[in-house]
Amino acid sequence: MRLESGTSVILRVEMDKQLVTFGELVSAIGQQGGDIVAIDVIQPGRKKEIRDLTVSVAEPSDVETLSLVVSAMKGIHLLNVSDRTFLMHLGGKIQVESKIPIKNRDDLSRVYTPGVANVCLAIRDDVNKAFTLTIRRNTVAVVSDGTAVLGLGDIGPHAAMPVMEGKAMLFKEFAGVDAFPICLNTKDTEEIIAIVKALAPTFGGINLEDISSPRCFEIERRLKEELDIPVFHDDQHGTAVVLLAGLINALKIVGKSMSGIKVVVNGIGAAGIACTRMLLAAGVTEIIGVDKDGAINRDSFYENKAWNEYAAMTNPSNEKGSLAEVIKGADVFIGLSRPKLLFNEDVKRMNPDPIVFAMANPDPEISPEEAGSSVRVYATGRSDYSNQLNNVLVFPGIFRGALDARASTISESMKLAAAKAIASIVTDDELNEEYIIPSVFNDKVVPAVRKAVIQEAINSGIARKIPSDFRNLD
Ligand SMILES: NC(=O)c1ccc[n+]([C@@H]2O[C@H](COP(=O)([O-])OP(=O)(O)OC[C@H]3O[C@@H](n4cnc5c(N)ncnc54)[C@H](O)[C@@H]3O)[C@@H](O)[C@H]2O)c1
Ligand SMILES: O=C(O)C[C@H](O)C(=O)O
Ligand SMILES: [Mg+2]
Repeated sequence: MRLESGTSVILRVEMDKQLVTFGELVSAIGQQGGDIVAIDVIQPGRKKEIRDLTVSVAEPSDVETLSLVVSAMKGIHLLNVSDRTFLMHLGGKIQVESKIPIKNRDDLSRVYTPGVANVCLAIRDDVNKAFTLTIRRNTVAVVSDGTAVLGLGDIGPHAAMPVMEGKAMLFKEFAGVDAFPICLNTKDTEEIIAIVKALAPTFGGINLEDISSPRCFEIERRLKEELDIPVFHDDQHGTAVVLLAGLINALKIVGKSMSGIKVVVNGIGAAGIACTRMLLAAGVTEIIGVDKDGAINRDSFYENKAWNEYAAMTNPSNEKGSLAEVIKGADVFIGLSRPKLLFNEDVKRMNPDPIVFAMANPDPEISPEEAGSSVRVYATGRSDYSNQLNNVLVFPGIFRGALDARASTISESMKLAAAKAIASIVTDDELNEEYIIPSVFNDKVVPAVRKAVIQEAINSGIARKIPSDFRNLD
């Protein structure tokens, strides 16, 4: 199931050709489990030569052993070891570029003063023109406070930036949406609401990201109420959409129906609660939520208000106990918590043909090795295993559609339509245990999600503009 190795480093080595051959170096690296994927000659020479070797290894800890072995070789001087992932982050991953060159005074007087003033006045007189005459038409803010970054928890706004820059890249690469990362140095709900509201004139949409629960619910609810542009908490709704898409297809494989399954959701935070709501809307009736203290039930009182509401809408037989206890007889496990919380013996207590969606990032609740052959359909949020259930399949297309239709919000029916659109990309002929969800690189995904979202926005009167490809369609 694993598609590629976990870590890739570049070793810069100086070789004394009289003392060592390149073949000896390659074989020493191979013996340590390193896979050379690229070679660059940096400084050629008859006696000494400097080369960069890009090497993949299974685990980050293998890098140290590999470096020790290589530097101990006679005739080899290990000059530097650089992690390719860190190299990609040098200076950040995105930049702002002008669409028009400024080559002369005439250009200058149009893009800036005095010409720009007339454009400003046109927008002052009709604020809707901001959507045609500024970046607002195509720009989304990716806003985080760094409190629930992937499954890493509260790592703060500075440390959250690489993820938010990454999300901005995904918006651009997959859907042509210009997205800007904004990491806020506050955890205060009211302050976050006020800041995002004040930022709104610049943006056509707000993507909230990695804001921990339960604050994320109030922040999103208020912003949705108070802004007339789409506000979408990706970890809630992007995740719920991709999860439903994956489950629609996984259930076809095992021949079970939404109304007949028992689902255990582990991690009742932003993603866990939104996924549960989506599953209830899709017809699942038996859902048991588990968090740190076990199954969420109606005999307990929770300080987290969201959990009392959760208890009221789930767990029909009011089961109590740990994950290991309530997993018994479950058909589906959905992990939206932390790494390594589910074990092979738990999976063995599930009903036949268990479906396990271990979606914690970067490391899932159960690894494919641990799940082994006990699981019928296995999926994670990662890109290096098959069946990647990640909200990247959702937010680019959802915002592409919402921006193109100038939607005022993203509704439940738009999300449901998006889930069905993603699921339908995998045809019945293609569907199998290792392929329940299209790849992020499948170029049908964004157009299909966009189309479904626009159609739903038009049908429900949320669209404030009919995109040209939707005009005159009967
Ligand atoms: N694959 C995807 O597309 C995707 C999308 C969103 C979130 N996620 C992952 O889901 C996880 C949760 O994200 P979130 O945004 O909901 O964060 P969150 O902080 O809102 O929720 C996390 C929840 O997990 C609970 N938890 C912690 N330890 C636990 C344990 N031992 N047992 C049970 N529950 C435990 C927390 O109490 C909290 O309620 C993260 O790992 C994140 O990477 C994946
Ligand atoms: O960022 C991701 O890869 C998915 C999700 O938004 C998460 O927080 O884990
Ligand atoms: Mg996230």
